[in-house]
Amino acid sequence: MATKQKLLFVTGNKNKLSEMQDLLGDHFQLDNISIDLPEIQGSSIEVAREKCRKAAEIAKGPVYVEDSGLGFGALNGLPGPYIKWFLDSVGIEGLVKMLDGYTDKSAIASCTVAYSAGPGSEPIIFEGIVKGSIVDPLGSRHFGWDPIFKPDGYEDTYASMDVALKNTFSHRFLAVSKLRQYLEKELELRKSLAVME
Ligand SMILES: O=P(O)(O)OP(=O)(O)OP(=O)(O)OC[C@H]1O[C@@H](n2cnc3c(O)ncnc32)[C@H](O)[C@@H]1O
Ligand SMILES: [Mg+2]
Repeated sequence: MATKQKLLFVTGNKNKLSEMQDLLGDHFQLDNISIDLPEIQGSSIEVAREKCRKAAEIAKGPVYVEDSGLGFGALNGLPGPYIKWFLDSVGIEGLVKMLDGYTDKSAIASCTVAYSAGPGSEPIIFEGIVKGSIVDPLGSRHFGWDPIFKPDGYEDTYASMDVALKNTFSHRFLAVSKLRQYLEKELELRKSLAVME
């Protein structure tokens, strides 16, 4: 059997790691450094890019990170990349209450993956978004805001559906599919260059 390409994912979030394992484990041997990297203030892309630069320096080699967000239509996309701090301070019930005065309950779940070939190598960005709405909590509470995000086209929240189903269309699936495509092309290129040498 061919050995799997190694891929280093830096995250302090075990739920992300578990989903990544399901999304990439077939072709890649996913290694993990568990650090809660410092996060700057900025757009999801800026946050992910900076996390990735830092992660590549720490790992001294190829690495990827991701930053996830949940933005409310009624609040022009906020909290977005700051959702973690809102979740930590007001909880999922508090997030639902934030939209009490609004009829617009729309929300966008985003995953911004950043990959760097190593220290000093500019991170490449891959994004995935899923449109949905904010609803009363439904389902298991083990992963972040999953219980209150109902993706468009589904009757369930992320938390009340099987994770195997979430992984077929989620914001993370969409971003990771682009990373996978990129890495597979890069591998092909390296193989063809090796033949030419
Ligand atoms: O170390 P990192 O990778 O940064 O892990 P983190 O937990 O700090 O993650 P983020 O900075 O990306 O913050 C995103 C927040 O949203 C939560 N989250 C991320 N992906 C999610 C998903 O698919 N479903 C529900 N909640 C999610 C996560 O638990 C955080 O509270
Ligand atoms: Mg974080």
